[in-house]
Amino acid sequence: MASLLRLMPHPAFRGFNAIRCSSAYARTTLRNGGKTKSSRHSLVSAIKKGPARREKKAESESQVFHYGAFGGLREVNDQDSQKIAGVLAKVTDFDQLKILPEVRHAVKKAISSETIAKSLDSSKTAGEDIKPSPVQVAVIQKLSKTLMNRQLQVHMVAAETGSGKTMAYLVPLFDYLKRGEQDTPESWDQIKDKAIVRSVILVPTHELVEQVYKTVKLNADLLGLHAFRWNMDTSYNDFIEAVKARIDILVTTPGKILNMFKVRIINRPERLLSGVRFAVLDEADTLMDRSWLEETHNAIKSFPNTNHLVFCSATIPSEFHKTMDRLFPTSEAITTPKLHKISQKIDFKLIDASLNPYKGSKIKALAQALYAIMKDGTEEGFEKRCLVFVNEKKDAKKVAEQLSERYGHSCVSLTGEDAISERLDKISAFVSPPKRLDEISLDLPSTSNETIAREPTVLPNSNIKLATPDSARGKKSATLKVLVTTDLMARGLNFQGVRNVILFDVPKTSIDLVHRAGRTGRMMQGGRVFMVIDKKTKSWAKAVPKIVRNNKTLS
Ligand SMILES: Nc1ncnc2c1ncn2[C@@H]1O[C@H](COP(=O)(O)OP(=O)(O)OP(=O)(O)O)[C@@H](O)[C@H]1O
Repeated sequence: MASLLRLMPHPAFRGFNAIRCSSAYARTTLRNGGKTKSSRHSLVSAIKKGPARREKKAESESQVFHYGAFGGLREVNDQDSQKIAGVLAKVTDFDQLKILPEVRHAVKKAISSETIAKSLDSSKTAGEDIKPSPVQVAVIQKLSKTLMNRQLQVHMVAAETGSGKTMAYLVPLFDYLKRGEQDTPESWDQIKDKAIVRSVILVPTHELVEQVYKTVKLNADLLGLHAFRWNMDTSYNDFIEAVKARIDILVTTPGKILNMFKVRIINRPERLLSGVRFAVLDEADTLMDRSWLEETHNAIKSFPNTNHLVFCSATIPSEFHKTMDRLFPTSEAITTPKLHKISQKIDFKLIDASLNPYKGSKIKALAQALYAIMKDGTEEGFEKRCLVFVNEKKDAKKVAEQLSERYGHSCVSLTGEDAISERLDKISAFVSPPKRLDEISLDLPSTSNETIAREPTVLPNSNIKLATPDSARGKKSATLKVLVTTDLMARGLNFQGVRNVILFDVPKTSIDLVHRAGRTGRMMQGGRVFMVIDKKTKSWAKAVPKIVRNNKTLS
């Protein structure tokens, strides 16, 4: 902790005269038996503002659900949301945003080849019907106003899970790099053949290095930019060879940046990194939490000439907000109206393991739910995948073993203890789009144990009602792959087309709930989240399905 306390704002970030995130909305809340009381301070200010304001505040407060004893999410600033809603009502097309034509063309093409959104019109040429998502409109519109200004600009971007945040920060980044080449040809001539890195994207895990790099590379090839990823397989020599020909976008982890300074083979790393003008921290709430902060902050400090520093995340935990206020007091927030809400496209259901026939056995309830999902007739013709989240890493292996050995489910477990190559291998079947059953050889699990009811597939005594159409009965069409994992895999990963998530344990905080549920229902696609509850589960957990249905914000 002592070392954390010593962290001060980066010298380059002090005294920069940008607008601060408003703290007027910072509210101290006292939690008492699940109910929230406003602190004296906010009560006094509410009285000062008079009855009309008080009513408005009460109304907006009722839209917020305080999850558990330590929800952890910062309350959303209503004024910011309303301002953004106004922009979103007017801007609906990439053509309305200030982006270089070649960048606009490339990103639309890249999105159309990668997106999971199914509403695309096949009669149109690639990218023609692609529209920007709300966070893309908000970020591109805001950053484009001062994109090429020379002074440091710090932004904190936050929007709901699966809303297209990667492209939201990539579009301004590509635009910045291409404009740099075109606007000042003399300076470009001087650097184009130099060994430099022009921009960096930092992420917390190697899985995310792979995922983000894939998207970056697709666009970079269309734009003639040099992209490079530095992950666990990359040698220092690979990096040296790549940087000789200029790296326009480097995707890596903070640890890899700091390693450059620890080895002799990389000559003057500070010179290579002095060219970094645009830096992005994806999954910033993780990268700036206690366990990462020192490393991340030191990595940022090695980019002393940055013009743009973008912190991007799906949630703004209160702790993260405080850290940003302390280290980057000039940062401006860009958020969307749906921040900290679970997508209404997600069907959120509870499985009560305390009822018969589970009699308090959560594993039995889970096995039955998986069986029901496998046989429910949805995703017909495709291999189904389901993610199961547990709170503790020690439980992941145990749960997966029980599901495979006792109940015959096709299961793998994954935690931070697995080697990185093993982790990448295990998630590959889940992060890629679903396979057609006629394209894979079927090796069906037996699901032979008598504890799993064969028919019907409705979960008894739970509020899950999964239909079993005739077409699904007895057919070989039912396969289900299950990944049992922890919060490690809940951040940022784009599990393409995974329609089912089961929360085997009730998440401890609203932050965990938002991230885990957000692995499905991405980019407004449908998905189902089942949360297993039992006698020990607190009443607030039972309220979550209603909170999702009523579109309430979590705090
Ligand atoms: N404008 C768009 N139209 C349609 N699909 C899009 C668009 N932009 C991005 N996508 C697709 O949406 C999916 C989710 O995008 P992305 O992974 O960037 O979400 P995210 O907001 O970063 O999620 P998370 O919070 O979980 O990190 C991807 O498959 C991506 O290709």
